[in-house]
Amino acid sequence: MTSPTPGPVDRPLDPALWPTSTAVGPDGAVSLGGVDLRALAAEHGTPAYVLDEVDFRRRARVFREEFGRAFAAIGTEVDVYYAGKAFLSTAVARWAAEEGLRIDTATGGELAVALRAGVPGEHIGLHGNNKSDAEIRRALDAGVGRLVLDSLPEVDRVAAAAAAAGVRAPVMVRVTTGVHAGGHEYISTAHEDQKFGLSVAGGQALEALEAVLARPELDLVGIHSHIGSQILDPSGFTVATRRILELRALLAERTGHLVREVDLGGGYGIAYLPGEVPLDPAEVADGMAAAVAAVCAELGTPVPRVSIEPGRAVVGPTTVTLYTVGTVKPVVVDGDGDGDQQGPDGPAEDDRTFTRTYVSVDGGMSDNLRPALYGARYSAALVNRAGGADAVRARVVGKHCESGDVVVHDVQLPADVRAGDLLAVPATGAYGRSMASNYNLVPRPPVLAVRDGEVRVLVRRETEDDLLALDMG
Ligand SMILES: Cc1ncc(COP(=O)(O)O)c(C=O)c1O
Ligand SMILES: N[C@@H](CCCC[NH3+])C(=O)O
Repeated sequence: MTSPTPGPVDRPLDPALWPTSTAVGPDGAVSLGGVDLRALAAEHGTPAYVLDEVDFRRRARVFREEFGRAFAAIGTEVDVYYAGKAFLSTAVARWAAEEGLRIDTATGGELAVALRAGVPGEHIGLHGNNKSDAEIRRALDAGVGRLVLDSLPEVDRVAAAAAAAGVRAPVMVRVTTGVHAGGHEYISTAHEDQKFGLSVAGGQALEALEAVLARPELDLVGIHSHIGSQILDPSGFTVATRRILELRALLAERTGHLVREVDLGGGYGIAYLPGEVPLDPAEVADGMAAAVAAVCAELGTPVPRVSIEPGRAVVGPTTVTLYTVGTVKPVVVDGDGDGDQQGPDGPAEDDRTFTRTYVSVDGGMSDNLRPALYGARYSAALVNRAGGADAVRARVVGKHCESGDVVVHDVQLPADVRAGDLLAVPATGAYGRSMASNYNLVPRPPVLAVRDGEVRVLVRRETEDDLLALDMG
């Protein structure tokens, strides 16, 4: 049996992945926001999402300032809507609002949290490909700044709801530009085979825009495009920008109505693994502004007001999930799956047998669904002590009854990792708690904000009583 030489332990902590306040003490223990994670775990238990408030505010500000700067340079203004689907609580909505952001919601639940936070209705947008009548009514009652229409029937439904409420509903029309982005890839297609938006190439987008203009109960605020998520190659934004500005010009030519705003969506990618390079908001802002200016000049149309909807890039890197290690199990892996038979050319010809150390933690796919759902990769580090210098090739797994319940697929951890240690997985702020479940009746972890040495509970830990309270016998 051969054992691949383990690489170095995955420390020091890559600043692209960890919250800005991350610090390693002389004893190797890690603190966030001035809070020693050992003390936090002792007081609040694990698993827990630990969110760096100052980092969240900073990232929100960076989007507002960099996009504001880039679009001011082309003579227009930009509104940044924080996409609450990534993670929303009343405190987070308030922080976003205090940093000058608005809030993008996708359901009645997200809308309720934004309103409870005191965000003014006109600073909230509501999305959804299947909004209920109650959601539409609630959005109108709250005076939201925009409802983003996602289908032709919704034009009539929102118009009827606005008439009933005695208001004029501000609406955008979400269009699909044929650009589908995510990760490094994007493809241009004439026809989008997915549930969101109305096709530009297929003509439904124009049809919906004209239908909106024909309804006096609707105020057409703008055209919306969201091309995907976790985008690391910004070229898709440029293509989408051109297509929606062309659609805007075409609508103006046919109806005389020049739409005043375009929303270029969210999707800004972050780093999950050491060495990954996140999208730089300043660079994307400059690229988008240049594209808007160039296409508008070419089309002879004035530059519109612009909005964007970042979620992941604002909250993702601000948070780590803190776990306690339980069972540690070395497993001999027959890498080539041949039952460890010798090849024809002698021993070890294709022998990749090695030992993988399965490190079980007290959470898993119920607090981070992304590895199981998307094959997403994360990293992890020991945070209660430095650990020995020797490394093992580890896989961090959860406590659920699924072999796909993997938290971190492949990471070098200190060989002396043991039960009772604390492990932290960085970059879990987006789509972690917001997609968490009660699978295996596991209560969902709390979200704890750290700042200036203080811990504040944003979302409390669920209890077994919470779960039992739902069970009506
Ligand atoms: C319409 C819309 N806006 C904004 C977002 C936020 O995306 P991200 O978190 O990737 O920035 C999404 C999700 O992808 C979305 O569907
Ligand atoms: N939930 C996804 C992204 C979906 C974005 C919402 N439109 C993720 O974790 O990456």
